[in-house]
Amino acid sequence: MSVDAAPVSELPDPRDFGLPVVTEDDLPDELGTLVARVHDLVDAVAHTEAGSAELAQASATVHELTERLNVKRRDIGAMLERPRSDGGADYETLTNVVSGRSNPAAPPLVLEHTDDGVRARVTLNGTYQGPPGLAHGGWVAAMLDQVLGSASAAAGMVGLTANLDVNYRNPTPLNAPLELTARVTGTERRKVFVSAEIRHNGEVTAEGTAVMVRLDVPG
Ligand SMILES: CCCCCCCCCCCCCC(=O)SCCNC(=O)CCNC(=O)[C@H](O)C(C)(C)COP(=O)(O)OP(=O)(O)OC[C@H]1O[C@@H](n2cnc3c(N)ncnc32)[C@H](O)[C@@H]1OP(=O)(O)O
Repeated sequence: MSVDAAPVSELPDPRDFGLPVVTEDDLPDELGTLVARVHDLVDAVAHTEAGSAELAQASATVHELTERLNVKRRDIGAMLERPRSDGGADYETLTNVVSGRSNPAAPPLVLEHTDDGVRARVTLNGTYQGPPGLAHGGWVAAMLDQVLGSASAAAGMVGLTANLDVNYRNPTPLNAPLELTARVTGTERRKVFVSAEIRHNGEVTAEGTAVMVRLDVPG
């Protein structure tokens, strides 16, 4: 495989794609608390055995909250800019469904850069259930897709997934710590080849490879 799409040192600036950018200072601590509480709320709703009076009251309360929060909505596509230790900036989609800081639907996935790519730690609650007691395969694929994309971005090559292959080696458990790792394995013109795994207790539950196609900055 030829290597003629060398990593660039700077990620493209989302503003060049017309995307709104926010910084961590723009995000009140209370948003993080609300996101965590709504994340727990979804799990509670999915599993509650409360009676009809309690459910009716909860519905009214949630509806009222939804109306209040909808009064001031952020534009779709907002990117969160985070300073890097080398003076550059990292960007992540604020409402990304797998890892977005402001998205209560996202599992609490904590992602960090490693020497050869990225690592993420996450525990999926019962909201992510597919087969009884196990993680849904679509979410397993979604988490792999995310760390594959993040590994490409961490190497300075932001792209879209053109192809994703997933092998489910063992069931991925709920309510148990999972580790995801991903790295770039090669490049060819705009194509970035990446591979990733999910492990529980050191055992691989799923592995994936992807072809990301690097985005060209408009103009
Ligand atoms: C801005 C800062 C943002 C920071 C965010 C960071 C975090 C990001 C984390 C994100 C994580 C979440 C990730 C997500 O959720 S990404 C969301 C899911 N993915 C998409 O929606 C992508 C939809 N597809 C497309 O838009 C286009 O098809 C793309 C852009 C992919 C290519 O269309 P484009 O017109 O641009 O390119 P091209 O056709 O000239 O092809 C170029 C090269 O690619 C090769 N090729 C094409 N297709 C395939 C294929 N299926 N298998 C293998 N190879 C393929 C092709 O042969 C050629 O190779 P070569 O001829 O050079 O050999």
